[in-house]
Parts: sequence; C-alpha cells; structure tokens
Amino acid sequence: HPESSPLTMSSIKIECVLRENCRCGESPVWEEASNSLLFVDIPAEKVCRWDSLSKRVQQVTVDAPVSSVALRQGGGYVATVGTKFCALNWEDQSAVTLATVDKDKKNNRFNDGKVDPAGRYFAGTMAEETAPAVLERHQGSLYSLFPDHHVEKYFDQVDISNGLDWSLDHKIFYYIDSLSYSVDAFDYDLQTGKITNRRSIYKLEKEEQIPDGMCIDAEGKLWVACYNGGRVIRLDPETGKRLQTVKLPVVKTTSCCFGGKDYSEMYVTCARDGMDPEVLLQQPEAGGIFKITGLGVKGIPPYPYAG
Ligand SMILES: O=C(O)[C@H](O)[C@@H](O)[C@H](O)[C@H](O)CO
Ligand SMILES: [Zn+2]
Repeated sequence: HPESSPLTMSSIKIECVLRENCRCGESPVWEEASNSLLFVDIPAEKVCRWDSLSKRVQQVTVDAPVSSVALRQGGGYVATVGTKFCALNWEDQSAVTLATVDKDKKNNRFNDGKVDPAGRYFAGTMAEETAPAVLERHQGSLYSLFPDHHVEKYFDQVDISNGLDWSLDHKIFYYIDSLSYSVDAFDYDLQTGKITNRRSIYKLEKEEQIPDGMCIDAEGKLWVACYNGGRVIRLDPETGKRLQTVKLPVVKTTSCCFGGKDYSEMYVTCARDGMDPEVLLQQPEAGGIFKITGLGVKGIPPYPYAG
C-alpha cells in the first residue's frame, strides 16, 4: 500500500523553517526569481516574503485582511485585500485597487486565490468569521480577475471559498468550499475561463477535518492542507483515492505549495488563531512556515497574473 510504503515514508523530513507566529498563515507561493516564499497572514493584514537563502522576512502591511497573494507578469504582485483585487508594489509598499467585488455584502472578504494557466486571478469570498469556521453561511462567491481587469463571477452560495488549482492539461479546475468537506472538480475551458460540470472527487474523512488550501504536483495529483487535521493529504483526482498522508506537528495546517530547487520541496502554512493556550504551548511552531522534503514528487511553477 503506497501510504505505508517505507520507501516513501522514511525519507520525508518536516522542518519549521520560519517561526513567524502567523495568526492565519495562508497562500504560500514560490517566487523562483528571488528564491523566496510569499505568504499572507490574513487577520494581521500582512503579506510576507521569506528569502530562503538569507532566511530573512520582509513584509508589507495593508489596510484590510489579505487572503491571497500571487506573482504578476512583469514584476510585482497581486493580492486579494478585503473585497478588492489589488496590485501590490513591494518597493513603495502600496496597494492599488484593480477591482472590487461583493459591494452589497459589507461583512464579506476574499479568501484563497490563485492564478490560472492563462493568467487570470481566481479568488473566492466568504463572510467574516466570528471564530474559525464560524460564520454566516452561503455568503461567498467565486470570481476571477481577467488580465484586462474585468471581473467574472462563477457562482455564489459559497461558505468558505478555499483551495484551487488546475490540472496539468488545463482541462480541469479543482476547487474546495471548506464546509462542504469535499474536493470538487469542474471541466475547464482555458480559452474563456468558463467552468462547467461540477462534481465531487473526494470527501474528507472525519479525522481529516476541514479541507483548506490545495496545490497540484507534477504527476497531476492534488495536495490538500487539512485545517484542524494537522496534515496534508495527496489525492488521485482520477480514482478519488487518497494516496498519502503527511502529518505535521501543528494542527491548523491551512495551505501548501511546492517550491525550492526544481520545486522539489513543499511549503506549508498554518494558523494560531482559535487554538487553546494549552495546545499552543504544545505546538510552539504554530503559525510558522514548514518545509517538507523527501516527498519524491515535484510541483510546478505558479502562473503569474497577466494583467
Ligand atoms: O484560511 C482560510 O482559508 C480561512 O480564512 C480560515 O479562517 C480557515 O480556513 C477556516 O477557519 C477553516 O475553514
Ligand atoms: Zn484557506
């Protein structure tokens, strides 16, 4: 059974590379040009950049919860800040609004986001939480920001819009609405950015808890960070089977991406908010950045926003 194969398990190493005490670390993105990992701390309203060579962190503070960050073609970044898609200039620390969504929903904010293979920035919204996973339901929607800065809406009735990625042939869009406890797939039209034919490809087991961020690997398998589950799981989207479980020493694992040399390392973000003080004492690295090596599979580079 691949999940218990000593060949895969014995070489895996998990290390906290940055003790950042993020309240809710999210949206890890590898930037090859700077050998850095970008990520956000949503409630702290911070975008961070960790240089893997110097081990130093820089940060930009914005004026609302920042839920995702992505690379931008031609340099700089884009981010989802409150209910806005923004362009982020690292040098002068400025965020310029490109588009605003959910104008009639004052309690909403964006959550996870990622750029598609054609350079569109996909991100979904949710109602602001009163505690982790406690919120008014069905308030969110999924959107994308096209390179010309117009926004398209795909669907509403979302609880917590979360992990997203595209198949290696760009024909399938994978998506997680956390409170459905499901990883879903849609047929994807790369030319138009349209999604159709929603179906579930995996239902989380009880101990896996809440599906959160997600990324695809170079073999087309999905990695899902399990919030409250303290793990990332590898799924085969074709068979709907779980192939592997990698447990981490923190319970609120939020998202994952590949990075490092040839995208052979996995980076995992996690949260501290919502943890009891006793548990925090047992998990002092909660809110840090974790690096997993020895997985034996690589990732693919992130797509930059084309606008
Ligand atoms: O990280 C996110 O995606 C949300 O912003 C978080 O608040 C948690 O995921 C949520 O609480 C558990 O589902
Ligand atoms: Zn998330």
